[in-house]
Amino acid sequence: MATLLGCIADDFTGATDLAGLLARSGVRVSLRIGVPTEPPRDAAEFEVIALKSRTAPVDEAVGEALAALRWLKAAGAPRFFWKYCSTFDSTTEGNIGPVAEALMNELGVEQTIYCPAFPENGRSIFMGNLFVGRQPLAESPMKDHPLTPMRDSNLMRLLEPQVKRPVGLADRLTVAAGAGRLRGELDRLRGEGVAHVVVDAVANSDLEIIAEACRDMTLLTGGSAVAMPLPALYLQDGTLSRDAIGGTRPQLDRETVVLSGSCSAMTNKQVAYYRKTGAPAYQLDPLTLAEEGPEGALDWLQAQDLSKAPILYATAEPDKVKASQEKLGVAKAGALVEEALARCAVAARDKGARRIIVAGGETSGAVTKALGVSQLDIGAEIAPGVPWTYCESGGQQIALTLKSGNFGSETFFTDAQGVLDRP
Ligand SMILES: Nc1ncnc2c1ncn2[C@@H]1O[C@H](COP(=O)(O)OP(=O)(O)OP(=O)(O)O)[C@@H](O)[C@H]1O
Ligand SMILES: O=C(O)[C@@H](O)C(=O)CO
Repeated sequence: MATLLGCIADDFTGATDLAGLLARSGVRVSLRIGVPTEPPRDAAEFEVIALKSRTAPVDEAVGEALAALRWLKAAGAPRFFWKYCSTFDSTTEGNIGPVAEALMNELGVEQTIYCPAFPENGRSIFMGNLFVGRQPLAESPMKDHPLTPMRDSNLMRLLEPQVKRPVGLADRLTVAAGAGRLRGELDRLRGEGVAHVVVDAVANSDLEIIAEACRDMTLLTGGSAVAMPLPALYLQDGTLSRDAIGGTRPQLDRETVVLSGSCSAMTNKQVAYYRKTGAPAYQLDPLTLAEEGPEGALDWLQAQDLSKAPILYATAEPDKVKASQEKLGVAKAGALVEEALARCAVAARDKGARRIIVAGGETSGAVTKALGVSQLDIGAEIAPGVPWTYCESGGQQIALTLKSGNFGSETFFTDAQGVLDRP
């Protein structure tokens, strides 16, 4: 069967987030790391291409997204989804708007929507303003993000400098009035020349209305959650056959390693909780890595019993992160950690680990690259937006989960193992 929905995500954990929510409906979802070099063969009904373009120069991000679009078109996709972060991570230049506008131009589309809401993870939009839990985006911890500090909560104001065509809003009152009313409002705005429409959503029921109203748009954009209702809509009207139901679930050995390079508040809690469970733990420190390299971590890993699911983590509180960044520079500190964790991933796989749990988007990029992973099949969901995936690495089938920094609850690392242990 040809692809029904072709998705492009601006980072790796965001891509697994989207793929996981689409797979909730039971349909097969395939995730490609980067634009495949080969033309599509055996493409799935739902294809997600993971880029690493969130903070890339605008031209590079646009070029990669257009290459992904062409591959997805060749796979037969009639409709497309541009996935960015539920906290709208971007700079004044981009890359959310420029990529959306380039995709619109290439597809000859006059209008698209913007809906990063993800109510299950506390992201909601009201009157065009994005909230993280109870805080406006610009008052949330996202205001201090090292690469994309979000200092405005208003999505129209954030988007306007990024695009050439007019920006508008379909507010919650319209959405709450149902799919017909929302469709009417989008038509009205199109008549006024509004190409980019931010759409409010505070609950999953709003997302269902939005998906129903916009399911026939050639290009949709948003966080993962607004795409979640699409497979059910396609199944209902026969666009998607029931044969598409049924994901992969290979039985793999239980040897596990946990690799954490995220320093988010939630990952700090998750690492602290996991250490308290008695799991063997090794802390990587960028300053030590700069002086001695990753050998200490690799030696420690070699001595571990992987059936005890040891953790190697660089996760640290903000003051500690800042201290090493001041000494080494932000990029160097990050690169040292990413490289060390990537080497640990390969060493763990070679030692027999068949379940690899990774925390952090950049960290996930480094680990998947080192493992030589190019395609992932989506399995069971561990937490909203974090599924297990299955892939091949070094001639072995492995299960891999890539957790966004802020996702999952405190018990995530044990939850992840529990999901695979379930009969
Ligand atoms: N102790 C540390 N000191 C300095 N930098 C660190 C330290 N630990 C990790 N890092 C770096 O911080 C960055 C964390 O980014 P990463 O994207 O992996 O996590 P995140 O931002 O929490 O996740 P997400 O992008 O999914 O929200 C990585 O580049 C990592 O190498
Ligand atoms: O939408 C989100 O919050 C995540 O999928 C993400 O993009 C993490 O980088």
